Amino acid sequence: MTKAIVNMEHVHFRYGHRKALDDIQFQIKEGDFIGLVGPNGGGKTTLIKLILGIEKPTSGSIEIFGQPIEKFKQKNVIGYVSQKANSFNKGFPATVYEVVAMGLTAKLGIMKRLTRQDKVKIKETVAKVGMLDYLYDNIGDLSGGQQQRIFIARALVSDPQLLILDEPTVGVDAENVEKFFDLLHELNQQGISLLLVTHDIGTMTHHAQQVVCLNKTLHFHGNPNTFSSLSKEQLSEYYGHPLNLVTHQH
Ligand SMILES: Nc1ncnc2c1ncn2[C@@H]1O[C@H](COP(=O)(O)OP(=O)(O)OP(=O)(O)O)[C@@H](O)[C@H]1O
Repeated sequence: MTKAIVNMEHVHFRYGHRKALDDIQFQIKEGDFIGLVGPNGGGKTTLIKLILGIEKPTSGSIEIFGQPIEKFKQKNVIGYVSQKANSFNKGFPATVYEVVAMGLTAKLGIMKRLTRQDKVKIKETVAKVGMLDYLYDNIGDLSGGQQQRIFIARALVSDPQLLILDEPTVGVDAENVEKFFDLLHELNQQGISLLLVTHDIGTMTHHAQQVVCLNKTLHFHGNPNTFSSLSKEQLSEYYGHPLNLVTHQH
């Protein structure tokens, strides 16, 4: 049986009096490629914060690889690329190599020196995302799409089994969005599970294996084709407002 990387049971979460997540039952299994959609304020970022252990559920339980999240210490198992990653300050004085190295120092501790093996690993990971020609370029000089690849490399360098990406294609042009999804498919083929938050339902239903629709409660978790064929009324009910779904032709 495929192992669950993340298992949420009856998870509730509140910010003060504001209910953000209501009775979530959710699993991410090895090899999954899940697209997470839902309206603004629907709780997507909150769900990610819970999986990363940044917030604790108000009630309910979360297990990572079968262990309660509070006891799970292997932080490198889950890699995260945030929404803000591709709006990097142009003047930030770090090379691609240094930014990716940060992914290892976060795991090893800032005082630990990188070994020769670590240095090889950094280069291999930059090559994996197709950016080896830019290894010693300043991160601020790269395009938004290129920076996004470097932040993925930073998350990948410590060998995560699950990669969470929050709105990774915002500001990336259509051609590069396709290349970006090619990269995600390659990573998924190599056994990395993916949880991708996006507002672009059309692109996501084309690429992900499963769709999860969250608006406080989990309204849908299933096949992208089934999600695409939901009626406008049904989708609007999930979103809590009228929704015009633009599907992409491929
Ligand atoms: N730090 C916070 N303090 C109080 N309320 C918060 C906080 N963060 C989020 N919320 C509220 O929790 C709810 C869920 O927010 P969340 O950011 O998880 O939604 P989201 O689905 O990621 O939204 P978006 O698609 O706009 O990024 C919203 O009502 C939001 O206003």
